[in-house]
This record gives sequence, C-alpha cells and structure tokens, in this order.
Amino acid sequence: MLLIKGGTVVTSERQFRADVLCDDDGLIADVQPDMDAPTGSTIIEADGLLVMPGGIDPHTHMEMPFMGTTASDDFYTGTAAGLAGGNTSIIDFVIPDHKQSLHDAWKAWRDKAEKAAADYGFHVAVTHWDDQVHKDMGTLVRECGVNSFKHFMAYKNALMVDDETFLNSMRRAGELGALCTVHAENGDAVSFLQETFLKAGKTGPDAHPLSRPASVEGEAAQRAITLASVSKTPLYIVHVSTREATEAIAAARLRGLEVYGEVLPQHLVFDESVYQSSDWLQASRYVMSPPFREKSHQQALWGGLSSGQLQTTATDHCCFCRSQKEMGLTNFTRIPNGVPGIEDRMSILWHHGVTSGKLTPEQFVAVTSANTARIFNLHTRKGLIAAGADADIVLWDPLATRTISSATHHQNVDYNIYEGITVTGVAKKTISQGRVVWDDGTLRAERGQGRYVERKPFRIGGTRPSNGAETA
Ligand SMILES: NC(=O)NCCC(=O)O
Ligand SMILES: [Zn+2]
Ligand SMILES: [Zn+2]
Repeated sequence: MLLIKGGTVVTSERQFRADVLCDDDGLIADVQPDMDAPTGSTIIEADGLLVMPGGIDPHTHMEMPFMGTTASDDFYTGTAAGLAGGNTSIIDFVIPDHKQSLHDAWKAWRDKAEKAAADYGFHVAVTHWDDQVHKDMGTLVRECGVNSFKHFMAYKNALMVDDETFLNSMRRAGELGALCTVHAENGDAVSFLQETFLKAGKTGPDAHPLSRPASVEGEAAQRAITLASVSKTPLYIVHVSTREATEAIAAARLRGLEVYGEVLPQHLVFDESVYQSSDWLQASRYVMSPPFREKSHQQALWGGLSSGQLQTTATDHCCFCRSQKEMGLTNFTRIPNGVPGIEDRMSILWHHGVTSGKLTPEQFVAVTSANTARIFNLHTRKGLIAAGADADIVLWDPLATRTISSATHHQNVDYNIYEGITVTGVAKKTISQGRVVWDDGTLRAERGQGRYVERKPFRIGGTRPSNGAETA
C-alpha cells in the first residue's frame, strides 16, 4: 500500500487537502484528510505538491508505419517517456494497411503494444468502406473494447476517406454507440497546393504550411460537422489548430450538436516562423499536419480551452529522426509528418496555461485527463482522484522548473521541439497502477506493465443518448 500524505488533491472540479491511499491492486482505496498509515504501507510526503490524476494522452502514434517509414518511439519507449512527464495512459491509433481488415489490424496493434509501460487503448481508423468494415466495426465495439473510430479527410491516395465512406462509418458508429474522430483538412486542396508549389520550384519545408492553409482546415471541420449532423452522430475533431475550426465547433455546440475539439500544446506555443529556418533539418523537424500557424490562431485555441468549447489536449506524438526527416530533402511532401511531445505535454500546458493565468489548476486537470476520460468512456476508472479509481496519479510541483532538452528526455528521437525552453511546473513523481514509476528524475518504467484498457460503447446496441441536437 502507498499513502500519499499532505498534498493538495486537484480534480476537474475542486482542490482540497487530503491524503490518498493506494491499495496493492493498483486502485485508490481512500481519499481522506489526515489518514493514519496502514501497517506496512509506504508513505510519500507530498507537502507543497498537487495530487492530480495522471495525464491521459488520447492521440499518439507509437511505431506507426507512415509515409514510407515507421515512427521511432515504440509502445515501450513512448509510454515510458510519457510516464516521465506525468502521463499514465494513452489512446493510440490502429491504422489498417491497405484494405487490411480492421480486426486484423487491431490484433496486430495489440501485439505491438504488449510492451507498453503504461495503460493504453485504441481508436481504429476506417480508411475505406465495404461489408467487412461494417462487420469489423461491430466486432471491435462489442468484443474488443474499442469505442472510437478515426477518419482522415487528408492524406490523399493514402489514408483519406471521401464523404460517402465517412458517412457510412458515422452511421455504423452511431448504431454501435461509438464515437467518430476526424483529422479535418481538405485532402484534395492540400494535394492541389502541394503540386502547385512543387511545380513552382518550392520544395523546402517552408512550403509545408503554405500547402495547408487555415481555410483548408476550416472547410473540412465544417464539413465534418455537417456530416455528423446529417448522420446524427457525435464527433471529435483531433488537433484543432485554427480559429476557423474552433469557431465551427463552438457554433455547432451552440446549436446543440455533440462536437468535441482537441488541442495540441505545440500549436499553442509555435507559429509558422519555425519553417523559415535557414537550416533545412531544423525546419523539417516541425513538419507536422496541421502545420504551425500564424500566431493569432493561438488566442482562439486558448479561448476554446478556457471556455470549454475545446475539451481536451493531446500530443499527436509521432517521432521521426534525422534520417527519416531527410527522406524529404528535395521534396517537402515526402518529409514524414509528425513531431514528438508526450514527455513535455503536461509541463508545457502548466507553464503556458496555468502559470500564465489562462487556465486554473482544475481546468488543467479537465483538459489533461478528466474530459478525455468522460468523452472516451474511461470515466470513474481514470481522470479522477477517488476511491475505486485506478491509482494513476501525478505528484506535481507547480513551482519547480526544468529546461527541456533531447539530451535528457526519454523519447526515442534525436531532437526535441521544445529544446532549451525552461518551464515552470514539473512531474515530481508519477504513480501508475499504484507503483511509483517516475521518482524525481529516476524512471522506473517496466516493459509490459501497461494494460490494454477496454472502453465500452456509450449505449450497448444503440446510439449515444440523445442530447436533443438539431441538424446543422
Ligand atoms: N500529425 C502528423 O503530422 N502526423 C501523424 C498523423 C496525423 O495525425 O495526421
Ligand atoms: Zn492527423
Ligand atoms: Zn495523429
């Protein structure tokens, strides 16, 4: 047993002084002020620390095959790095190979993820439509603990789905009580602009943001919302990076539609100037989609988070090393899209969000774990500090500082996008399943210790409860 003594518990609703007792089954046994330590228990002194639910990152790509290569962080190294930063769970993406069955792909991802050091679940990507996909969606929801599916409106000739496929998938997800998630960028428009810039001789990373302007995300987000309203299904838009998409989500919610939006910390920190570096490698390291934008979009993203119109933060953690980024040396469209970030997500959000006064500590918990747990049906197990919940906890020092560097990070990638940035707000200890796995600089992550977390549908055999949504 583990007794966390003298800290301030922070949930998405409130802060209070209490001790937290974790049992040997990896659950929180009790939350009470001034508890006596049961015989044989280990005591952790948490004076001056905040006791918060471990972060849940609902958007990662560990060892994902993508753009002719494979993301360099695997399920062990990536989840271990996450633990070092205070994240105790991830939801990763199963991406079926061309026309591979969804169920076979899920099994392959289950095998890959056996080595994870922290708990994990999966969203499964729908990349085409046929009877097998329809059937597999049912199997995945009813038998495999999957309650969310992913759709790419971008990556033409690879992962992109057309509106008809997306609608079919939405209808099926609705029948099953599952949630559709979407990467909202107009893939035809991106492809058209990529060709245009290449023909004009613009082959470097600076053409990447030009080929994916904000309007292209705004259009796709609005279209996805329209399709969701037509099919009467809820929708979760991943990596919202623009004012346009934020406003589309907020307007849809005002009309009563069940639409959620996710923000990445990197979009809150960096702007398009990162692509202007005269050092090709340095600029290529920021190539991800959607790209970093003109600074004014950040105001909308912060406003979305603090007002609750955008509910979650993720990282889209997807690492590629130098030799991988160099696949696009003469053609920016071949630079593998993706950046690392799981280890620094909580610190970056605390520093830029809470320390700067944009978010309260309660809102920090909401956007780093509690809202994600509610939206993806992990709630009462994760995203809270309460008896019966998983003992996934971060002891947070709100005043400590650290300087981020690839020389000291645990991610399996040879750079860090936040290199040299000093942040206030540090994970002092991370507790996963009641075990201390990050102890003030010492990582005790264990290969294979992470469990596959089954997520139930929202109403078995039916649609999510109606929220009285009108169509757009
Ligand atoms: N985001 C990105 O650039 N790479 C990972 C795949 C995706 O999420 O679009
Ligand atoms: Zn994406
Ligand atoms: Zn992604």
